[in-house]
Amino acid sequence: MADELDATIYYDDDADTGYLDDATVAVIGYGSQGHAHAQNLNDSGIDVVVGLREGSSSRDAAKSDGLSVATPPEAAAQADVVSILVPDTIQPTVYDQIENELDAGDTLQFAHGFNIHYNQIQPSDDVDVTLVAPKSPGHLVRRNYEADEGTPGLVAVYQDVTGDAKDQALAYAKAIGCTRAGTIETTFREETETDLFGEQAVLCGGVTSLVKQGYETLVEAGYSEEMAYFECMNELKLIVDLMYEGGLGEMWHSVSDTAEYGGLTRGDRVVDDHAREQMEAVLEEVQDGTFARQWITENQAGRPNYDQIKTAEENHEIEAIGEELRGLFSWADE
Ligand SMILES: NC(=O)C1=CN([C@@H]2O[C@H](COP(=O)(O)OP(=O)(O)OC[C@H]3O[C@@H](n4cnc5c(N)ncnc54)[C@H](OP(=O)(O)O)[C@@H]3O)[C@@H](O)[C@H]2O)C=CC1
Ligand SMILES: CC(=O)[C@](C)(O)C(=O)O
Ligand SMILES: [Mg+2]
Ligand SMILES: [Mg+2]
Repeated sequence: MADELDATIYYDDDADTGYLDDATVAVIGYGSQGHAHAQNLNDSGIDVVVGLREGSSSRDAAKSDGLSVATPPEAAAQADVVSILVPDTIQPTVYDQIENELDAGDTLQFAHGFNIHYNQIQPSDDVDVTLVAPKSPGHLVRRNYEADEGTPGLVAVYQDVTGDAKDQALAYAKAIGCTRAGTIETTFREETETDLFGEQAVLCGGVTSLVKQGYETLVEAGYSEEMAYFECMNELKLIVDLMYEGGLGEMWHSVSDTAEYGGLTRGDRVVDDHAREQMEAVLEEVQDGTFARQWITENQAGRPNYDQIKTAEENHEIEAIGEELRGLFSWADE
C-alpha cells in the first residue's frame, strides 16, 4: 500500500480475491464496463452470472464470451454481490427489479456513485454498498487486463453491515485488474464529483471542444480538412501517449524546442482564466446537484436535447474526414 502519498492506494498485494472465493457476482449489464468486469472477474476465477433484460441485444455476446446469462432479478437471486453496470439513469429502474432478490449481507456494487450520492437509489440497510470505479473506459479495462496490465481505479464503501465490505471491494478491484495499477480509497461523494467534473471539463467535454475548435480554426482559415484532422485530432493521441507514459516532461522532451516554446507561451492564452472560471462553474453545478437534476430531467423527458446535440456531434465534419483518413491507414482492414 502506498501511503506516503496523500491518498491511500491499494495494489495487488493489499487485496485478497479469497473474499470472493465462495461468492457469485451478478454483473447487471454487458456494455462498456459490464462486459469488462464480467470477463475479468470470470478470468480471475470468480463465479459470474450476467443479468440482462429479456430480448437484450447483449445476450449473445455474453454467451459467446462463455458467461451464463439470466434476467436481472434471476441473476441477483443467485448472487452474493450484485454489480450494477447499466446506464446511470437506468439504474433506479433496474434496482427496483432486483431489490427484493437481495439477501441480508449481500453486496450492492457500483462503478460510479451517481445514484447513491444523489439519492436516486436508497439501498436497504442490511446489505453492503460498495464502489469500484475504474478510471478508464470499459473497453480498456478489458484490453489492459488481457495484456496482463491494469487500469487505475477508486474504491469506496457506503454501507458495511458485514464488516468485510472494503476487503470484498478490494478483492473485486483486484479481480478486474484495478489493483495492478493502483486503487485509491475514496468516498461515493468524491468519486461522483471528480468523475463528473473530469468527464465534463477535461476528458470528454473539454478535449473534444478543443479539438473541434482547433480543427474549425484551421479549416476556416483555408487549410485542408485532411491537414486539420491530422494536426488537431490524430496527433493528439500521440502527444497524450507520451504524457501517459512519462508526464508532461516526457512530451515536452520529445517535441521540438519550437513546439515547446510555442506551447508554453500560447497554451494559457487558449485555455485561459475564462476557461478556468468555467471549470469552477462546472464543478459547482456538479457539487450543488444542478447537473444531476438536469440529466435526470432530460432522461425523464425522453432525452430531446441529448439526442439533438449527439446528432450534431456525429455530423461534425471532423468525423467524416477522420473516418475516411483512418480507413486509408496502411494497416486499416482492406
Ligand atoms: N463507460 C465507461 O467507461 C465507464 C462507466 N462507468 C459507470 O459504469 C456504469 C455502466 O456504464 P456503461 O458501462 O457505460 O453502461 P452502458 O451504456 O455501456 O450499458 C449498456 C448495458 O446496459 C444495458 N441496458 C441499457 N438499458 C437498459 C434497461 N433499460 N434495462 C436493462 N438493461 C439496460 C444494456 O443492455 P441491452 O443490451 O439489453 O441494451 C447493456 O448491457 C455507470 O454507472 C457508469 O457511470 C464508470 C467508469 C467508466
Ligand atoms: C470512462 C470514464 O471514466 C467516464 C468518462 O467517467 C465515463 O465513461 O463515465
Ligand atoms: Mg470516469
Ligand atoms: Mg463517468
